[in-house]
Amino acid sequence: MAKLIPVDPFDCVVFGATGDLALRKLMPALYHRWRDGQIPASSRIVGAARAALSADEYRAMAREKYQAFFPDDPIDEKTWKGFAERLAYCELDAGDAGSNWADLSALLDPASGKKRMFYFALPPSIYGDVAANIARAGLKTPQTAVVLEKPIGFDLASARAINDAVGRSFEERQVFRIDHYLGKETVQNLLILRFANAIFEPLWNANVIDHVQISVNESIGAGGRASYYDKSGALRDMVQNHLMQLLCLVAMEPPLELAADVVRDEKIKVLRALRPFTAATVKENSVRGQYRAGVIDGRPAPGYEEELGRKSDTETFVALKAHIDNWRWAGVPFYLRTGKRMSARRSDIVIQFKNVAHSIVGPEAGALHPVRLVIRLQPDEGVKLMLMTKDPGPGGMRLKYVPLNLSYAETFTRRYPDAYERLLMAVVRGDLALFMRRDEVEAAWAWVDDILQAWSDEAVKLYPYTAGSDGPAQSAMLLDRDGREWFDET
Ligand SMILES: NC(=O)C1=CN([C@@H]2O[C@H](COP(=O)(O)OP(=O)(O)OC[C@H]3O[C@@H](n4cnc5c(N)ncnc54)[C@H](OP(=O)(O)O)[C@@H]3O)[C@@H](O)[C@H]2O)C=CC1
Ligand SMILES: O=C1O[C@H](COP(=O)(O)O)[C@@H](O)[C@H](O)[C@H]1O
Repeated sequence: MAKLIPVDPFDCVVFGATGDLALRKLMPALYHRWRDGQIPASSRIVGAARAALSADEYRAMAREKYQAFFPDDPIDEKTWKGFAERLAYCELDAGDAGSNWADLSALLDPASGKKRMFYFALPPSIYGDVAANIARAGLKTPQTAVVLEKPIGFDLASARAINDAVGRSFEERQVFRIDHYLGKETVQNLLILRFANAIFEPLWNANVIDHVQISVNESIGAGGRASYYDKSGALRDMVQNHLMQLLCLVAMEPPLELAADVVRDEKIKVLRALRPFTAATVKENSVRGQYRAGVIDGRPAPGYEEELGRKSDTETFVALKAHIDNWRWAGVPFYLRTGKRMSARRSDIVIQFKNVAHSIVGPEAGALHPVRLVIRLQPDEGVKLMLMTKDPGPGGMRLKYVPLNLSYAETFTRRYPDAYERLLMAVVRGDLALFMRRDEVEAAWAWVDDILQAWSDEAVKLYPYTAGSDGPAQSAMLLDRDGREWFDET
């Protein structure tokens, strides 16, 4: 067992405790940290929502959902009992100042020095009111953190309004804006890979790199979240946050250290250097798609409009060709792609290097491929360096393209915390490095707003794709026009 980073005892309130996020991700994450012995015994966890439930009913709900979401991870009775003893429930309308705030207060430790975390697993439209209500109810201490889920807003204006509203009650150092991709093991490893290995940094620039691909493909559809998703679409739901954060980590300058503002200062420079999309450039550099009925893993999958129950112009797929206008990345395209109901759940960052300037072997030796560094975020986490080698044997100088392969499953056998487990503990430690600062969120929205505006001005088409495919054909064409192709190897 790896050494655990100790955390101080804390009180954690999860608003929206009966919702999907709380029951599928947050309660299991807290249970896992308890099971691993990282949560001190004097900590308290309070689920809060409007439903009238007793604490026992809520514990039963959390347990039942845990079993449903983790069928291969049977609950250990003694461990669950210890966790459940720390878990309480408060019936509360968090958006209403007149609600049962006194009841919530009674469930919290009055010691003002204890860490306090309020997690907003709520509709973002009420974040400002909830923050004000916490303060008004006297629950804010200097040790308090508020954790805001994405999406922070719907566009730049609404993001600013939310940030302003929360900022009236809490200082920026107390606001933890979650992007759960920043908590993923392989995403964090990207920093170590880049900055703890001397071989990469000298090559990490436009002199040697041909292009970068960032793909986050999902096999699930919008499903039960279709009514939320339809107001959002793939650009707002995935690109504005997860893909842009990944892009920042790939493209930023080396930070001096991993201190929060040092890393965030480097990320914001990347966001500000992103070339804006305009009406003149948007058609050539972006693709919108929406899935139609198809087959995934041998099973029929409905189309998006069937799931939603009505016609829709919302994109469930987006591909973009982006440019970072700075010295390091001049002329290097960053191709971003994300979609639902794709052929497989697969997220990769691919750094494709330029091909050799001259081949020392003739065409009979086989195709000469460029070196690729492939960082697989999920599933099958790993890092592959795809290289040319000589195919061994009597066939003379035959070329073979093979991976140097670091598979997490084979190399690291112990279970490691998932993104939410890691991020929740980072909140308790007060480590903001893995959370988005206000200016980052707003800079990302400013870039996305330009794309949305250009899509609307130019009436950019929505191309259909079959569920279980790799997106619309236009996505392949986006790269094909540049003599490139998506890396879609499993
Ligand atoms: N689900 C996911 O995988 C992800 C979700 N998110 C974000 O997390 C947030 C929650 O999402 P999700 O759990 O899916 O949403 P759900 O609709 O499943 O749950 C929302 C929760 O909020 C509660 N709620 C709504 N209004 C209030 C209120 N005024 N006061 C107190 N509680 C309230 C609801 O319970 P009740 O009505 O009983 O009060 C319910 O518990 C959203 O911002 C979403 O965008 C972000 C990333 C992933
Ligand atoms: O934030 C979101 O992320 C999920 C994908 O997360 P992952 O960790 O399973 O890759 C996505 O399905 C959802 O639409 C989006 O809101």
